[in-house]
Amino acid sequence: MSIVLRARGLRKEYGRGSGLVRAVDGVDLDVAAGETVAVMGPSGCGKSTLLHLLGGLDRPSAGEVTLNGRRIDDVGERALARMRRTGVGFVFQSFHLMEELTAVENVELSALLAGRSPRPARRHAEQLLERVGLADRARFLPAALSGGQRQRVAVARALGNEPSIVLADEPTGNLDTAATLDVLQLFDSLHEAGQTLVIVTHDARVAATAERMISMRDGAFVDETRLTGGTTGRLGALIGLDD
Ligand SMILES: Nc1ncnc2c1ncn2[C@@H]1O[C@H](COP(=O)(O)OP(=O)(O)OP(=O)(O)O)[C@@H](O)[C@H]1O
Repeated sequence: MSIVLRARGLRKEYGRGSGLVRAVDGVDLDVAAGETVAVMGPSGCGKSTLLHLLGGLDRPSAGEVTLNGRRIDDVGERALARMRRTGVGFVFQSFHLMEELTAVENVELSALLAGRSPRPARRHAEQLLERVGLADRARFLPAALSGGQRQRVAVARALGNEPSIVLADEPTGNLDTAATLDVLQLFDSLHEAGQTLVIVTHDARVAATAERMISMRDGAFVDETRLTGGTTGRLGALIGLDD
């Protein structure tokens, strides 16, 4: 079993003295190639901080993060940025699309930044938009798209650099039920295609669509469940979920 992402003794502290916050407090994690892992916990338990550490968007106070066998916590800024651009795809709650770029340009940018030349980058971006069901919206600006469509563009963008791992931070947090199901189905299809995926969410129903669900409290992992029965069946159980 090859491990794509590994964390050991991961900690992140903010502030000091009586204001000290241990946002992430000693996390160990192995994510195997092709696995979908959900980390679930209440607001403020440290999920976003953890995801930022795992993707090299932030530096830990202590501990190690390894992506494809290479440490990312102790490399210089430029090397870290390169690893992010080429190895990690991010999906955020609030989409973070470039508003002045069209859907296809948003996706293309990620491929360009990873080193593809312009023509292949555009072709790849168009294929990805087709994969997320938005080929007919390729030339739309984000403002002309629904929340669910924007998040699907964001997923396509996350795949633009053909990342080793996709890290999703509360990806359905701004979506209604129908769009939530769309995005979860999309993640399921990525999983079927072998994509490694980590999703953090406060929503137990969303977490329950993963193969492995880890519960987080006060910066630490407190429980882990391996879920069986196939994601499609679990997604089916979500149909009819209330907002
Ligand atoms: N830059 C910061 N400076 C100080 N404290 C911070 C900072 N970022 C996060 N924290 C604190 O760290 C803790 C964990 O925050 P984090 O955003 O990771 O939680 P979360 O589980 O993602 O919450 P939510 O679901 O509400 O987004 C919180 O107590 C938060 O206030």
